[in-house]
Amino acid sequence: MIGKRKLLPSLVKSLIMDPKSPEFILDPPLHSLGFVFEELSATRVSGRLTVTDKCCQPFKVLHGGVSALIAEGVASVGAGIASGYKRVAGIHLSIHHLRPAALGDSVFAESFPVSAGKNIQVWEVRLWKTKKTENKKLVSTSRVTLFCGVPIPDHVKDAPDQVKKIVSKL
Ligand SMILES: CC(C)(COP(=O)(O)OP(=O)(O)OC[C@H]1O[C@@H](n2cnc3c(N)ncnc32)[C@H](O)[C@@H]1OP(=O)(O)O)[C@@H](O)C(=O)NCCC(=O)NCCSC(=O)c1cc(O)c2ccccc2c1O
Repeated sequence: MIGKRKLLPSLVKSLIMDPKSPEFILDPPLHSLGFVFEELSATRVSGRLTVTDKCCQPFKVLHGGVSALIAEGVASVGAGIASGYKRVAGIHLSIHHLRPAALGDSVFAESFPVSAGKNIQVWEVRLWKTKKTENKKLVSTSRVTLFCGVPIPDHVKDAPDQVKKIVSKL
């Protein structure tokens, strides 16, 4: 259907992704929304996003699914690092949406492991809205459970090395 619609210039622009950016390599859906990673380690992963139209639900607040996407993404990257660059797979995610983040707000995501076992990790992810004039306010809190050690098929066997390269540079 999209082929029959007239694409607006801003939408076309928003569909262009940079395949060389760390975000594209680590998490293309997050990259497409403008998310930028700040810290990447086995004990902490963080990043930022400006709430734009493409992140919003009809009432112009951050879509709950986008908050969950951020949680899944940052927890997965962190668990991958903490597992020694094994392939991880999220198996459960729970989220509480405590406050709306409005169009134009800046949101900051921070995450840390609650438990980092050999097979199962649990990560806490907090999303804050950060206004220069106000103290930061909690938008959502998530728990993500991940299984570490999923077999890696041949066609993506270089994925862990790509992640390692980005982590060593950041
Ligand atoms: C759900 C809550 C409003 C409940 O708040 P509660 O009464 O429990 O607590 P407080 O009164 O203390 O308020 C907490 C906090 O929220 C602020 N707030 C409350 N109401 C509003 C409001 N109308 N507008 C703006 N802000 C409000 C209040 O000021 C407090 O903040 P402080 O900074 O002052 O402390 C509240 O928990 C809440 O708003 N939670 C966030 C809900 C949310 O954003 N959910 C995710 C988006 S929803 C979604 O994804 C979605 C997707 C779709 O595709 C849709 C499609 C079609 C329709 C709807 C869709 C949709 O909603």
